[in-house]
Amino acid sequence: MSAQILAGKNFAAQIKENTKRDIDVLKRDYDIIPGLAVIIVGENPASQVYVANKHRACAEIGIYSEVIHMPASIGKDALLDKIASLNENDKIHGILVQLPLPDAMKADEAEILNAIDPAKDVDGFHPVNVGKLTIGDEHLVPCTPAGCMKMLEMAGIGIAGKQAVVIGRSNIVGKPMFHLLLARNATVTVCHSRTGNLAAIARQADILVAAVGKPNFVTKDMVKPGAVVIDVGINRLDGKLVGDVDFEQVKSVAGAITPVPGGVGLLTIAMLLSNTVKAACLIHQVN
Ligand SMILES: Nc1nc(=O)c2c([nH]1)NC[C@@H]1CN(c3ccc(C(=O)N[C@@H](CCC(=O)O)C(=O)O)cc3)C=[N+]21
Repeated sequence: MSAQILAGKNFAAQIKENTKRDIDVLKRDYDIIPGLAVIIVGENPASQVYVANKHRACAEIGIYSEVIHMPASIGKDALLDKIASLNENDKIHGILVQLPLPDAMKADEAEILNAIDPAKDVDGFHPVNVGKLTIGDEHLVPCTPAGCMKMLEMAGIGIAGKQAVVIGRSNIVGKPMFHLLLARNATVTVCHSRTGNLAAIARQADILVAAVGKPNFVTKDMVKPGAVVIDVGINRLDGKLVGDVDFEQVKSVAGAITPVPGGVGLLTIAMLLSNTVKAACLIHQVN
């Protein structure tokens, strides 16, 4: 028996189609064009590819988008000024600062994310939106975890009453994933680098989410037969893109599994588009 492969392409296409329909209504009935600004600092090649993909996805469905490229040598103050002007810009409903920031600016990350107007925070990284998520207000949810939840929902995979295990506790994936699964009545365990007996805990999962950033970390022995395995990892190994799950091994045990590439990564961008439209609706008090 082999696992059902949860291909991101079809799910992402569906989300984009729904989002485009909302955009068309906003334009036709309210004369509003949703706008996204993506700030990229420095020359990280992977970031440049992601940002170009986001820009293209916006154009495809009718979101106005601006890419603001700043040199790595830019000071924190210049970046904060740029964010302040985007906060005031009526054409812009979503603001995203691509991570990781250059090393020289890493210490300022919290201050920079804090400077984004929470109403325009389409990454869901601002402390106000993080706090809202913890109390069940899911207005602007980080795109990757939101994409994982959307995929489970669209695939008809039930969550309530299930054992869910999240491997990884980052602010952008692991922690929001915990809150989202808990809000849908899963029993959620979060594992991390200091967890003892991680394999035994992972093996209890009906839904296993791997977000550790270590290539092929999840092996067959860590997966309960029939489990749903969601691979959030994006790692480069020998020039190839691989996830956190040893796909070839695990697909023979799992009930369903997301591939890398071609899995939840594709939903990340789709959810960014959806968040931008949500932000535009809220800012203009539509719906
Ligand atoms: N402020 C901020 N927000 C982010 O959401 C953000 C970020 N910074 N920094 C980097 C990570 C990573 N990320 C991905 C987006 C799309 C794919 C994606 O489309 N993946 C495809 C193709 C990947 C490829 O071929 O390179 C796939 O998995 O099939 C992956 C990863 C967003 N991130």
